[in-house]
Amino acid sequence: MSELRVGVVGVGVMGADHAERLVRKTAGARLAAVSDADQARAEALAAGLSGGVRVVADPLELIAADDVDAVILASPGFAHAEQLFACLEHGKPVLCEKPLTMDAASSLRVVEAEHKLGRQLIQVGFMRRFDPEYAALKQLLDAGDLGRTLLLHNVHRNKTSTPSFRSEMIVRDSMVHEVDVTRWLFGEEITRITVHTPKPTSLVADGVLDPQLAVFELAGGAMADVEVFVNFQVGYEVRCEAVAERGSATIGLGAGVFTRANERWGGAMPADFRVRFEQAYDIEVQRWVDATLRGEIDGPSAWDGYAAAAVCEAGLESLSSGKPIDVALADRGEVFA
Ligand SMILES: NC(=O)c1ccc[n+]([C@@H]2O[C@H](COP(=O)([O-])OP(=O)(O)OC[C@H]3O[C@@H](n4cnc5c(N)ncnc54)[C@H](O)[C@@H]3O)[C@@H](O)[C@H]2O)c1
Ligand SMILES: O[C@H]1[C@H](O)[C@@H](O)[C@H](O)[C@@H](O)[C@H]1O
Repeated sequence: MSELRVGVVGVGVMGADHAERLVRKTAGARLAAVSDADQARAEALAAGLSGGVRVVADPLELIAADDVDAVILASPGFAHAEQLFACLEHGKPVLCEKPLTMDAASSLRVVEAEHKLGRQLIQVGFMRRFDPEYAALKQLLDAGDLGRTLLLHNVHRNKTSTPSFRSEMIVRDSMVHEVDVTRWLFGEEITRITVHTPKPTSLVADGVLDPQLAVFELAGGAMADVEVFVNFQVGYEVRCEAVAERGSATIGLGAGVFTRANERWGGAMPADFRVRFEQAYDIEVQRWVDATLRGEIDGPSAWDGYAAAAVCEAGLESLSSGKPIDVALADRGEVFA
């Protein structure tokens, strides 16, 4: 196979971005078909893209189609489980946007179904692993010159969120990125999570607990904290500082020019994740296409999606009880036995 024919399911904000990426920037791939619960949206997107993109009304029909070799799932999280099982059933490699599924039990069923199949078909859209700044931070920490990493401080701010973005989504849809980068940077599982809810901003609906402050405890004893604030008003900001025995390293201080003058410093801020992580999404999709053409996966696996779901599920329990909650993770050795 020299060209990967990709179908995109869900063409809202993220799916439309990926569809355009496939058409304009990705080598070795062709956007073959799109599908969305809102068919008019899929048709409008296809009409604006060159190359005869087919619109398929039923997402499950797109996944089964003979002219689709691989799938990008950018439907909402609640639709992922059924669509992932369909991808496994039809043997289609899939890049599934986070979250893998809505809870740990259904994510584990996905991991088990893929394992039963005997080959890895699922990659999860934890794109920060492909961001050059995060990759450089990982390389620096792994090199060991700073000694052992002890702490990670994370800040994750969105300019605004939609009115439907409830407290639970701040954990499951936003904080899940810090869950993944923390597991990845340390190379360890998160064993306990506490989600604190400070005074909420008055700029969202009553009852929405925004911002949130979480503490993750890792298997080896290190800790990470994260502030997630999805209605920050100012712009999109993702920062991460790793504190090690002999130094610290910070990423996300701002793309582009930072000025320091007259006792002030500053620069521009991106409006949202598509701008801040454009390079990461480009690299993620290109590496997914290249690996899929080789019959491999080259990124966060279904297990990574499941582990993140298990932490977020404990996080939701902590969000409602205010107490630290131990993460119940299946025994990896037993699952893959
Ligand atoms: N990696 C990232 O940084 C990032 C950024 C944004 C969104 N996401 C993820 O991408 C996914 C989509 O998010 P979004 O912001 O684009 O949402 P969105 O609401 O803008 O788009 C979702 C689209 O899916 C369609 N849809 C709804 N149910 C469907 C179904 N059953 N089958 C097919 N399509 C269906 C909707 O009509 C809509 O067009 C989510 O999983 C989200 O968490 C990831
Ligand atoms: O779905 C989006 C996406 O995952 C972004 O990367 C994150 O910053 C947002 O908080 C979330 O709502």
